[in-house]
Amino acid sequence: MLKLTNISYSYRGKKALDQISFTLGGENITGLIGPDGAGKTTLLKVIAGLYRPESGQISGREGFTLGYVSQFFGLYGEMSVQENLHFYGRLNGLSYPERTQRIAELLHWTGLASAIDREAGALSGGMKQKLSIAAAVLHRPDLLLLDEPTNGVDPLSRREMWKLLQSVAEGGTKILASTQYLDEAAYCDQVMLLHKGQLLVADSPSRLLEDFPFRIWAIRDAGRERIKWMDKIREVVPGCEVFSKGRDLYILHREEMSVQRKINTLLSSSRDGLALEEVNPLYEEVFTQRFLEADGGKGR
Ligand SMILES: Nc1ncnc2c1ncn2[C@@H]1O[C@H](COP(=O)(O)OP(=O)(O)OP(=O)(O)O)[C@@H](O)[C@H]1O
Repeated sequence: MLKLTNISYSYRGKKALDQISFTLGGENITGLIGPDGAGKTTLLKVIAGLYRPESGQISGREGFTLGYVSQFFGLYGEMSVQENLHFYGRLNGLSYPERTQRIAELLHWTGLASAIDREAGALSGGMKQKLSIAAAVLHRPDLLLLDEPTNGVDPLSRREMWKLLQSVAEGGTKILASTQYLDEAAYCDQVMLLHKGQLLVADSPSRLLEDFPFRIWAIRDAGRERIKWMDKIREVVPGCEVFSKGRDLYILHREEMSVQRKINTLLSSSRDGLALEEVNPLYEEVFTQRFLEADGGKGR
């Protein structure tokens, strides 16, 4: 277990991490979720030991092994997939037979077996990322740190990437992966929400959904009059939040029955044939709400 206590870090006087405390190593997959500039990269670098925190402690480092995959491709572009893996295996002190066995296993997990002789620099973005992961877990570290492994990856490959991370976790390596895609919480056992250098919450994703204090309603296909409806709803339900996604309108409110009744009355007064339905919150809404609250305001 790695225990961080009150970790802070600044770049030339500007705080990037502010009193972060948590313990890593209990959960299989932890997602470090936050918008651009939240401090994810900085936190991963502090945990990896690349940056020295200006204050706070990290305990449990002794005998605890790490792997780290940065946002940038750090392997040798002119060497083949296989050569890269043997090279990193040697660096990590694995004997030739150990390397050969482990590399075969990782090639299978990553689906890179058909590319063993290809130059690493010529692989697709997704394959490079998988090769970086394979190289980082050759020595079976206790914890693998990944900095936005799905950044810029298409949705289908993103799912594949998380499947790969799940196999890595099943192999005994815990994962801490950062992401700015809020929906990727679904792949994690634990989620840490980072916002402007502060850890807002660390909990299981299902609990974060359950604890969401708002109820959400949708009006499907609200048509061209969306803006008019948004204003009218705000008028009849003071304190609600209304926003549109595509052609649909969403309404958030802490309270239930009276909201539903008021909006239904409003909708029935028009001939647009619009209907109100309650929907389950998505991670996107739950986390956005947390970020907005942390900013001290509401309003989307
Ligand atoms: N080398 C640097 N010098 C000065 N400020 C920096 C430096 N690196 C990061 N910062 C600032 O520190 C804060 C946290 O940055 P960090 O890169 O850790 O965030 P992030 O959540 O990883 O975002 P991103 O998704 O953009 O990488 C940001 O305000 C950023 O502008």
